Amino acid sequence: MNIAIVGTGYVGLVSGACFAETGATVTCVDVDENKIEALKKGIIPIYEPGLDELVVKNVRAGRLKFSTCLPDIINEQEIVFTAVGTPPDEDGSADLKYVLQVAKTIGENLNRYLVVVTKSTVPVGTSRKVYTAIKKELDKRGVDVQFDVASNPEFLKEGNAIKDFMSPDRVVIGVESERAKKILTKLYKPFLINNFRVIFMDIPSAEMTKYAANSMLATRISFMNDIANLCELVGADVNKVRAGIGSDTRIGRKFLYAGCGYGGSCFPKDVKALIKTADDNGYSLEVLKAVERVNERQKGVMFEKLKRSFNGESLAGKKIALWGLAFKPETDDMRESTALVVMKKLLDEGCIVTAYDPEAMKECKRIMGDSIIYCNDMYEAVNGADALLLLTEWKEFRLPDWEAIGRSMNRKLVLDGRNIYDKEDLNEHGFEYHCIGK
Ligand SMILES: NC(=O)C1=CN([C@@H]2O[C@H](COP(=O)(O)OP(=O)(O)OC[C@H]3O[C@@H](n4cnc5c(N)ncnc54)[C@H](O)[C@@H]3O)[C@@H](O)[C@H]2O)C=CC1
Ligand SMILES: O=C(O)[C@H]1O[C@H](OP(=O)(O)OP(=O)(O)OC[C@H]2O[C@@H](n3ccc(=O)[nH]c3=O)[C@H](O)[C@@H]2O)[C@H](O)[C@@H](O)[C@@H]1O
Repeated sequence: MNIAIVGTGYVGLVSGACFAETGATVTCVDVDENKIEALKKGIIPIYEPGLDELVVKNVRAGRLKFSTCLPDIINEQEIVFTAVGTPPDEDGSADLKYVLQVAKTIGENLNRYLVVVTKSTVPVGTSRKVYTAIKKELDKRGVDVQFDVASNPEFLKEGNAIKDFMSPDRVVIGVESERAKKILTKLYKPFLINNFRVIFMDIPSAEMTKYAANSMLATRISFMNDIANLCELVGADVNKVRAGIGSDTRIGRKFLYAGCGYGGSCFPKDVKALIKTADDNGYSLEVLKAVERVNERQKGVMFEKLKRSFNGESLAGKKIALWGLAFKPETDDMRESTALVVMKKLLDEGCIVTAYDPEAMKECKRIMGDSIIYCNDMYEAVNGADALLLLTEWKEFRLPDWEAIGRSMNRKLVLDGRNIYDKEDLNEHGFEYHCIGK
């Protein structure tokens, strides 16, 4: 089976490598020539565990190829996926210009039947727009070619992307023809032990499912962050509350971790886009609006705690160490990361900021320039520091040498934004310790 994936970002590259694993011949296409040149040389532009090996293996086997020219390869494909970015527009809506650019290119070049699948996260009605854009170009050329559009939103998580893709909880596919359904069933069969995990539906429902899923997950997190803040005020422990409610199978254990706010390229953007879709339709999504507000507030909680630890004293000139910059562990992605908010507040206050992250240092430097001090390891970051703020729960931060840290810090103060440390343990080592929700 020949398939092309247009947009070789996170999703495009992971899907391309995973589809190639099944024996399909996959061409990943991107307009970014540097990225494609690098990929051809085996240089992977993102950090994702297991991705390098998978890409190199499938390139060597001749099943994974890279191109900058969709027109050159389009008529060799059975399926073309669009996995380009859909960044937020100024008003919060999803910007569809890249998706519609790809549709236009398809219409300008298509000469045989094709299934055009949107994998990017797009609002309800986008597949219709894709259909219209392709048809318009075909009509201009006076070409009568059959094609189908379909929606196949992606649910993978960064840091666990290969596993999520290879063994998904479910695959959601919106179709409007039996022909497209048959082709997509064949494509996904190798990933699924039982077919029940492919959920076929109409296209608008598939498009909405993606936003509803991310919004539900974001809602759980903001809900738990709200509860955590209340726990602090009334003397309860959010970790115990989480265990207490998560054991109810109707609630479930996952995505109930309170912390210093959610980030990433998707939750913030998708929550905003769904709110905008609703507003455009004359309906106000009150729950989601609160989810967003709570998250914005939560991103400021670490700074507030720091201020309180210094009894409102000015933080100017204080040296503050940050452990973790990425929006979550196992990624170098800093989009909408809480660290960005914290760094800005600390710099505005006149602090000296030192930082260490196992993978996101380069990305941080690209965004923040030389406004902060980049350290070679976690211990260098805390040297002479007046406080340590843990913002991303990388595994290597879990069991540090507190004795050594205590000796090198100026003040033994730890603020844990992900609740990974034990208060008693830290207190025994002579640290003042604050976390979220207890
Ligand atoms: N990053 C993630 O974990 C997930 C992302 N998604 C969704 O998937 C979509 C893609 O996300 P990412 O992979 O993170 O995007 P990204 O921003 O990392 O990559 C997008 C790529 O598309 C390329 N591109 C733009 N216009 C193009 C065109 N006309 N032709 C060819 N290539 C073009 C860009 O050069 C870029 O390399 C978004 O809609 C996102 O919401 C869905 C699930 C997970
Ligand atoms: O649409 C997308 O792009 C993806 O968005 C999320 O995946 P991702 O953003 O990679 O990361 P998550 O693991 O969901 O974490 C998002 C944020 O929520 C935070 N989080 C997560 C879980 C939790 O219990 N508490 C919490 O604060 C994380 O620290 C992180 O900042 C979804 O989990 C994926 O299913 C979806 O495909």
